[in-house]
Amino acid sequence: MLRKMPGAEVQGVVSTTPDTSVVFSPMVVKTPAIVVIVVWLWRLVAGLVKAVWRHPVACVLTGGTTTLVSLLGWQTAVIVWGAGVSVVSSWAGLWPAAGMRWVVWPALSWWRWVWVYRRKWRSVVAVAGLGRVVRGRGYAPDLVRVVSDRWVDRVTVKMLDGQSDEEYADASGNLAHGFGAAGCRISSPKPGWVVLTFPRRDALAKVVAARPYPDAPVVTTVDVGMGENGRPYRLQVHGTHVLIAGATGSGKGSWLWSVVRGLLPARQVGLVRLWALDPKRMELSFGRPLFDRYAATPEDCAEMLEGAVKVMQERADRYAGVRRSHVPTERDPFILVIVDEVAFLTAYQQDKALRARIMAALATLTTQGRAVGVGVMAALQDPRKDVLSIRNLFPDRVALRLDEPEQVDMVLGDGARDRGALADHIARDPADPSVGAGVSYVRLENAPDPIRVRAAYVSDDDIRHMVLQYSTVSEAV
Ligand SMILES: Nc1ncnc2c1ncn2[C@@H]1O[C@H](COP(=O)(O)OP(=O)(O)OP(=O)(O)O)[C@@H](O)[C@H]1O
Repeated sequence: MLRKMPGAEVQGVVSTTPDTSVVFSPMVVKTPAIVVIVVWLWRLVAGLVKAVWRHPVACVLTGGTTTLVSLLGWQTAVIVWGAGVSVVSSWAGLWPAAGMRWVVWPALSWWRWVWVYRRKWRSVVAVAGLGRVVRGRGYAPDLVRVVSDRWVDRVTVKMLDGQSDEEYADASGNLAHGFGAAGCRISSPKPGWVVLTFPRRDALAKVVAARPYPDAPVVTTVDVGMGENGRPYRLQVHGTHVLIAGATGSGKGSWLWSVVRGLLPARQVGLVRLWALDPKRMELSFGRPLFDRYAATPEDCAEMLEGAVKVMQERADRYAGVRRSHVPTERDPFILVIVDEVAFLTAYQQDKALRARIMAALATLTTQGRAVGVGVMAALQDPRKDVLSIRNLFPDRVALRLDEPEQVDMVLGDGARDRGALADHIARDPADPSVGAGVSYVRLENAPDPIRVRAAYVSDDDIRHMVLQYSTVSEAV
């Protein structure tokens, strides 16, 4: 059999039959020097074109400086550079936001590309098992782009043909350690590509204060805290259902209250109704006047949920054949049913008949409610299936600190932990409850890659202020 193999060592390769009576040695075909030269020249030109395409600014600066030095001498080059740096720094000083955007972050991205990622790329991906050797030749995924901001590096990678993003998810720990980052999250924006997100500094290390009330009534999305990029994070509440899971003290309350806070102006003008189910009586009762309906006993909770189902069915009857989605109006406001510790009403409920009524109403609301403007936002500590069998009916899910790694995928869906949603690693400090509280991974229906967010802390004083400012009870639905 004729087999092509590169390398001079092939000459020494022999293989034998088990009794060594027959010895095979490969045939070596010598490649003419001209072919080798042409191939290397081609690679050089292709590499140069690629470098100019990917790093135009760096190439222009390097090329310009080299030309200046060779034509006018290094002294002139130093003067031109000095003048250029002063002009750019004065401009960046006058317009800092533009300076950061157009100078500082691109320069940092380039530096991180050169110093951290390009320098170590081949060795790290090889050790992480993401490189391949095919017919004696090594292949590595293509490091295409690095974009850095104050908090994270986003590394865009063209995968090798035939690779899947799951392989990168499995190797996320190796990549994080390899590039000296605290973690690595994987997302795949399009087939054949992955984006590796390496946090450099934690934007979410500090407590996020309660968000300001919206200037105008908003119903669809609510500013609930801060994203990993240091920007406000808006959670969609209308047209979906949200499940919030976290161990005790993880800060579930901060999600519930941040949503309530963001919806208060809309509630005041009659576009939103807040219905609260508070079986623990420890959380939502504190802001009782902010809710249009409030229930604490299991019987009242069952009745309220069935009431929400009735509203939902009445709207469905009216909308049938007329419209396909809900637009909040004073007549048909968006109803958000907020359930704190839903397991009290489901798994831990002793009365079987009551439990069945509650489960049936919750299942009906979560399967049919969103199109007619009835949403459910439920919080719970224990995400196991026997505790909340309908957890998959919540399109959007939030995992705060969880006790066990398996719980992450139970809340966020399969593969979420491999993709970097390390909710079981969120910091905690028994001496300081604010450490790690509110820090969460969010997985949305329309964006399956988990994102890291910290919910704003709505303190007791904030809730008192909300009650003072917004407790005018409007006509309940
Ligand atoms: N977003 C946050 N930022 C900082 N600290 C927070 C945040 N949320 C909560 N905390 C702190 O953590 C404590 C516990 O929060 P919270 O009661 O909301 O947790 P929980 O998940 O609802 O717990 P449980 O299930 O036991 O009720 C709060 O008293 C507060 O000190």
